[in-house]
Amino acid sequence: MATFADTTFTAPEQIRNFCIIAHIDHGKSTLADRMLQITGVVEERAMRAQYLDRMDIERERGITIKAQNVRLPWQVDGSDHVLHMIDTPGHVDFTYEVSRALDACEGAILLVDAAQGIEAQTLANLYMALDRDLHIVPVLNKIDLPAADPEKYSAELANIIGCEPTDVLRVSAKTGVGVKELLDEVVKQVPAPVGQADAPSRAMIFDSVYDTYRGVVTYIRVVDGKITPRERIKMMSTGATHELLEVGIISPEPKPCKGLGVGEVGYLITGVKDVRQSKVGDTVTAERKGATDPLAGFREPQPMVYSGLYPVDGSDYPDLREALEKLQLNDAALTFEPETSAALGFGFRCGFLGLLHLEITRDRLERESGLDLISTAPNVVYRVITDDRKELTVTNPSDWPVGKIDSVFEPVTKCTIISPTDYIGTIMELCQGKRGQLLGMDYLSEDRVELRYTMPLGEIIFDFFDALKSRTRGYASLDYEESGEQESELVKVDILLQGEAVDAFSAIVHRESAYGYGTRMATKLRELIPRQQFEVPIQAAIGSRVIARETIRAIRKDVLAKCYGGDITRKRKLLEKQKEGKKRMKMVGRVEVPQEAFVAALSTDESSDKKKK
Ligand SMILES: Nc1nc2c(ncn2[C@@H]2O[C@H](COP(=O)(O)OP(=O)(O)OP(=O)(O)O)[C@@H](O)[C@H]2O)c(=O)[nH]1
Repeated sequence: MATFADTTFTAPEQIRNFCIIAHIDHGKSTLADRMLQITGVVEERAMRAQYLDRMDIERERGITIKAQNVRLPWQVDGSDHVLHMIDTPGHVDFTYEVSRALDACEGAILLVDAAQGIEAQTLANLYMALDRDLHIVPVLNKIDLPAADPEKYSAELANIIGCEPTDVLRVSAKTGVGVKELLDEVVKQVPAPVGQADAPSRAMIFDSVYDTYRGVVTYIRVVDGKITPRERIKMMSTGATHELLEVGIISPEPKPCKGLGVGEVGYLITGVKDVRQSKVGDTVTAERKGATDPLAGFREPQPMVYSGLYPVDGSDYPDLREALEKLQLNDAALTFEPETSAALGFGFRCGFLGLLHLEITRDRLERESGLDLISTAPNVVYRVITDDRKELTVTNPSDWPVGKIDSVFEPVTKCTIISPTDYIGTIMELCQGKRGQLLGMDYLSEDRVELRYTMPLGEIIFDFFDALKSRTRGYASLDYEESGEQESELVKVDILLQGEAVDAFSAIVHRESAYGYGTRMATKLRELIPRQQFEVPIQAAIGSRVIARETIRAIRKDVLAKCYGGDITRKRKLLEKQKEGKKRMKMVGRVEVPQEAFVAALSTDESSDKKKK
């Protein structure tokens, strides 16, 4: 078995850098595992025990090896090659990171489930790879499945890529069938990297992760020159310099090496403690005699979606801050700043790349730090021009200007939806309801169609994906990318309890949806807020104009009424119990609102879309 002990500076002609792109669950990780096994990087015996159980191993080793990049030895016709397999994050929120990972490769294996065919993320990733001139190796996976239809889907794939159906390789990542041949084809088809060995060093960061024991581990691909340990390096976007503690390759554990040359992929450890100092897309060079021009394409991750996060129990606020700070060490895209809400108390306004990013973050905070959280309705970033020509960036409904507004701009996206043809009607209806505009429609095969829409991001982030899934019984897949901004008729709807606005419920919506949002919230709150000793009007308003109203009727609740004639200790107990309950109430003006009402009112579970069904 070939090994890499001390191997450094492999000649570029021997190197092949590739990634595997696929729709979720089409078998990327399983194929990666099989490659580790077939190339002998992981022993047969260790394979079963360790590599299929990635989470455990990650925990054990304390370093994320989730195939961020793995170096595999492979011989074709008697000559040795080094394959770097680079993993790409799968989801649309992390598109920028996917694109940087693709930039580190010359080729991509496009993996498609032979029982399902092309899905939205298959296409999104394929277009991104084609944009970067990567060589595409089309592969059908799961050919062992009884439901596999390789004939149909090779034709579909060939049609999209513009190759012959016979060029589409067939594998089973599960059984290993066809994987050796696939590796041979990677060597034959994917071009070797090119770069200038004598030039000042330039390497691109395509991923960086925080490791509790070692600090930030930065994954790089060297483009020109070489990176060697014990030299100081410079991050070109900030000019910050760092000492290099270790340079290495991953095969499959991190192994220190003497350096990385042109076309090589590996990792750096500098001892920095925060991934924001080692940003994806940045160029690394040597501090002395370094390069002057960075590689193209560095972009700061920009939050697209904002939401307030509040602890259900106000005393957890310091813990929430600590948990957010900890998460930020490993997530350069997460931003947060303290905010106070009259209704929810102290919390943080957080910025996310997208809704999935929000959900993952919230989930991790709750799971890893044991916090109970309320998140306010997510909103996108609006550009508002007031009547006196001032321009504001609004990331929070409470920052919406009070005076007259000249115009409002909101971000829009280009969406791709792939679905069986049976659902075209219902998808179109849904998209139109969300202010979508049809850009085009193509048939992938007789019974499957691709629909392209432009749609405001603000409409997608609520419950669009859930609505799409439930209307198509889970068959449709969605992908979207940002695509500039458009002017829209947007208004802020306030929800008032007894004439007082509850900031947590304010939302920025399209003028046409304002009435729907207002009535929905008012009805929900009437059901959720218990009756008080006085009448409580619930109103929805745009500025001072009320657009919906509900009323909670008054009651006089005498908890002791039932205890007539009972003994005094029982009465005391009841009063104590009532006092406990009150602690969990939030006072909005004179109205007592149970914490659960906020949680329930802010959840989108009962959105209008679902109610319709
Ligand atoms: N029958 C069969 N099942 C497979 C094959 N390859 C993968 N699977 C199964 O498909 C499911 C998804 O596989 P993964 O490798 O986790 O897919 P993935 O694309 O990495 O998914 P994410 O990591 O969630 O994006 C798993 O249950 C695998 O066991 C195959 O060749 N045949």
